[in-house]
Amino acid sequence: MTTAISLRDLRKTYAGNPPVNALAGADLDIFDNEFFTLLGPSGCGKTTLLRLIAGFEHPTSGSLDMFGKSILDLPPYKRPINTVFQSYALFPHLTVAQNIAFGLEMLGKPKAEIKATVAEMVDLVQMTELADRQTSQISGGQQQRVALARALAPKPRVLLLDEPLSALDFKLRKEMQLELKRLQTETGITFIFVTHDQEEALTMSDRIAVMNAGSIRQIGAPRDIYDHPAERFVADFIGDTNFLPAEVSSVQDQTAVVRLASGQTTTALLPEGGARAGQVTLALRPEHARLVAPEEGLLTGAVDNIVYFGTDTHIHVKLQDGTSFVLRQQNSPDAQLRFDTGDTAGIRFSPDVAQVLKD
Ligand SMILES: Nc1ncnc2c1ncn2[C@@H]1O[C@H](COP(=O)(O)OP(=O)(O)OP(=O)(O)O)[C@@H](O)[C@H]1O
Repeated sequence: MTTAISLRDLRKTYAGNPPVNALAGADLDIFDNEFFTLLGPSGCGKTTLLRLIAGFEHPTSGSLDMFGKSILDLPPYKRPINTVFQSYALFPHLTVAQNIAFGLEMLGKPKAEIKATVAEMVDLVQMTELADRQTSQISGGQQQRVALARALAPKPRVLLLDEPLSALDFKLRKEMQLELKRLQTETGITFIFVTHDQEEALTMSDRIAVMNAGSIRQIGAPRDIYDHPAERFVADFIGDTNFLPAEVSSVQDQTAVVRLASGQTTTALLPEGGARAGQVTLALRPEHARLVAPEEGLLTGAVDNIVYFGTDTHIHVKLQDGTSFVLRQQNSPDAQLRFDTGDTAGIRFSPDVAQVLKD
């Protein structure tokens, strides 16, 4: 796999009193033709990292390579990178086609080439019929498509997208998620997408980097990150998680035999590079556990609350140590819930489903 963007110990400190460590030493390789997402809460440094790659900011230290060569000395316009901003920044008095052509004209491309590229781009984003309409007279979703077409028109090697869907309503957002993924696959351009929306990241990305407080906490495919969060922050930020205290009794390869607070034992997966001993915390997704008779449970407790959500039901169980455990059961005509509020129930989960956290 060819590496498109490579960072080593990349840091950005904004001057001030006190100074802000917006990026505290990031190491990352983003592959060519990858849909890569930077995911994290507000203020974690996602935009700073994107601006460093684009060249709008200069790092305090570290290296930043593109296809094996440093780009630190290149101004933004000389980097084969383009950006789609949250505000689409279209010219309202120009037509869809003129907006798409604008950047190509600035680059001094020949007229015939501009015409052909604009035709190709309006077709790519399915806006051919509206090509001659002013962008002040099209919907928000259509403006988003024009902004994308304009950014893709110069055929950058890498496209940066800073929360481009955040202004759209829920339904349109879902539609555009699929559309963005299609555009990335069709053009083969590396997309680096910034979002704080975990569902958006999980549905679109080939890989995700989860960030917190200026550092990259975990990098992996959506399923890896969701099923095997390495630490409490990642487990908590993405999806719902039960955290269970446990004690490691023995370790073999990537799994550990753990004793739960109930005294029962099971096996759990160890985090990458981390053989753990003694007291640990396990993360377990609500849909990975099921209710069983009390004597069959790895844990037992009293059913506290049952909440119906249409597609699934959430069952809250108060464990013997007083903590709350949530299970999620998918609803179907065959799935019968055999427990009522107040019942004592057992909770079971398969071996190697719980994840031992690093912290
Ligand atoms: N020009 C600047 N000067 C000083 N501090 C800054 C500057 N730009 C960003 N910061 C700070 O750096 C940190 C990271 O900001 P950044 O915009 O990269 O976060 P983010 O993850 O993109 O957040 P959001 O999701 O809210 O856009 C924040 O604490 C922010 O206040």
